Amino acid sequence: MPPLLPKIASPRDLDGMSATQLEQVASEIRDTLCNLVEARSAHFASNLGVVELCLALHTTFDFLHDRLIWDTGHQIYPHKLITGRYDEFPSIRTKGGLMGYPNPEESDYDLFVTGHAGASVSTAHGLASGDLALRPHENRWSVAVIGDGAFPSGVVYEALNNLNRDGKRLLIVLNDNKMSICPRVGGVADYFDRLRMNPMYTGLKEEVARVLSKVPLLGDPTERMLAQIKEAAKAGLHGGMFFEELGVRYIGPIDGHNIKLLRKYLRMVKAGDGPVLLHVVTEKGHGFRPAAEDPVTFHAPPVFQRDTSDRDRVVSIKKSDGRSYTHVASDAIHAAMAKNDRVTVLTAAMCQGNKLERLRDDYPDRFFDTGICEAHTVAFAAGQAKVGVRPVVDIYSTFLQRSFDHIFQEVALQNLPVTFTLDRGGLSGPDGATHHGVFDMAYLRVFPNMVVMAPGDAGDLSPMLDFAIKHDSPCAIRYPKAAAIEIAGDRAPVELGKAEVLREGPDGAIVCGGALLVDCLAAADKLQSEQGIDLTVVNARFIKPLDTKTILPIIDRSPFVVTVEEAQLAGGFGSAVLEACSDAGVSTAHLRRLGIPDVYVEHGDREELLADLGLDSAGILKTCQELAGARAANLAG
Ligand SMILES: Cc1ncc(C[n+]2csc(CCOP(=O)(O)OP(=O)(O)O)c2C)c(N)n1
Ligand SMILES: CC(=O)[C@@H](O)[C@H](O)COP(=O)(O)O
Ligand SMILES: [Mg+2]
Repeated sequence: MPPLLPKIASPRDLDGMSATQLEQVASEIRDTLCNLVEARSAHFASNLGVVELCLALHTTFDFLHDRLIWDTGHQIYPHKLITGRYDEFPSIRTKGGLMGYPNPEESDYDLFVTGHAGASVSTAHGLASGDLALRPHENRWSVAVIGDGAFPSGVVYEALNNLNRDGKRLLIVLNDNKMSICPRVGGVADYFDRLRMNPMYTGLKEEVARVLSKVPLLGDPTERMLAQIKEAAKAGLHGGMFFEELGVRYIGPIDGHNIKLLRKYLRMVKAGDGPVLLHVVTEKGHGFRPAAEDPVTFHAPPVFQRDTSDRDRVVSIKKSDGRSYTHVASDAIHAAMAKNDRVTVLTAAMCQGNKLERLRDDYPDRFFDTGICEAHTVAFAAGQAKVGVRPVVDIYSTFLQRSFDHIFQEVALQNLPVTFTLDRGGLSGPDGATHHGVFDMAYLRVFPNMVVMAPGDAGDLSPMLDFAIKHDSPCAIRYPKAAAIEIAGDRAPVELGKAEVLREGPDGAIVCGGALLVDCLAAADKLQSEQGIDLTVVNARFIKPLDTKTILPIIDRSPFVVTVEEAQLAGGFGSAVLEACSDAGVSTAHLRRLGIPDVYVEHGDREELLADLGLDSAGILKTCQELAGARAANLAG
């Protein structure tokens, strides 16, 4: 059979394909996904699981007219492959290449840049509401595809609460594969399990399908059938009463790998009125045995090789051997839990990413996976802290943004001793703009009572955690997605608001807020060995409270100063230094801030991105050389 997928320039090329041809396209999509992950790490099992759903949606709706939102967006690869991006697909997640998430700049089929879970029902509802207001006769449908892992997000319930207004052309497809990144948890997960027990999906499934297959799809009979389904649901034959009570018609669960069945139900929905929730059951990793058997590893696996004689078998998987900041943080939290039985650890569905499996297994009573519910997690931690527990909230910097108001009200305003460990504080790499954790310094240091730390190297992390757990106010520690490098030599103890001066020189100063310290030291070494320019280098450690006693005199006496941070310049560490100088009347005309400018940084390797921004050792060196040169020119002039 000649391949079909390379020729699909748009979903309209799927129209008129036979069931066998669509199955062939599905198989070619899976093969393309496997080929990709043999070259580089990328989201995998979630994409394998939605192939049939993607084909069924695109052959039922026209998403240049109708609207489609893939919640989170990590499962968008099949959609990209059939919406004109097949040729560019191998570039996905590389700098300058396709984004690993929806991107309206790439295609009119992508509506929002997303990467955070849970907002799809709200945005789809907004699209439906806007279309209803502006172009009511065009009858456009808005479709949100949302996973069972994302579904517990609080914002989903805020959306459900509002669907009774303007939800007439809204379809929510619940993609239930029993998995978040790890197995999904919580009462909603249990509810979905109960829904799976209903006759439509178990014993009576075939019978129901047989009866439904006899009902014509268009015209009045469809209406009658929908009415029957609704009545049946109310009678308890079908589940979904929770949704029904909110005015959302619940249909399902149905087999999400059966294209024919999916299309039948989608056509049926399209012929009626919304809001509708179609519960689709899929298998994460479907179609590639190793991924289906171990969807946690294969969520975004390291590069692997398939057996050439058995393509459904992995022969080697390249697991990284080095230690990262994440490992160091996980070990430090483990040690804190071992020492103090009041310490708990909280994750919002990122047990695997945060390397918390050992903590979960060793301290099951003090390990809390809340699901993708960051806002709840923080307020919950506040409750624990109020009664004497010492919670460690271990959340990626970017996802903690969801909790901003709870950090303010429930934690900082009450001055409760909650520790925040913010992983991926800095550029997250191939995930790109949605995942770069670059706003945290700005959004945390504004709160009175809050202590904000950024380890200069991996050796700082564990003492910072010890400090935070003993400290009677909220503390945050943010660290990057990077190898755990330790600076050699004697180190000063971590003390509240104390910076560490690592080298002293009269010719200029670098003041670093965070883990780019190693690059600052490398730049300073090179400047001294090659040009005899001798710099002071400061490891600020505390973004707040800033060690003004140490830092301001250095700024005052140095011929030039560079502040360095892997964070947004607006409101970040360098801004904090400028504020302190201004308050103390210290001149800053000779100070340059290095960090992330007022842009959203794209995806790529962290090292590449840092180099582009002048934040690697070569870039820091260059800035220092410029400032030293300018200073020399001024003196000469
Ligand atoms: C707000 C937020 N928190 C955490 C994540 C990390 N994350 C990405 S995908 C995922 C699991 C999503 O599960 P589900 O929606 O069921 O999709 P599946 O991978 O099972 O298809 C998690 C926790 C995120 N993207 N956004
Ligand atoms: C889709 C999503 O949000 C996660 O899968 C994320 O990509 C994980 O990032 P890390 O690979 O840095 O753990
Ligand atoms: Mg899932």
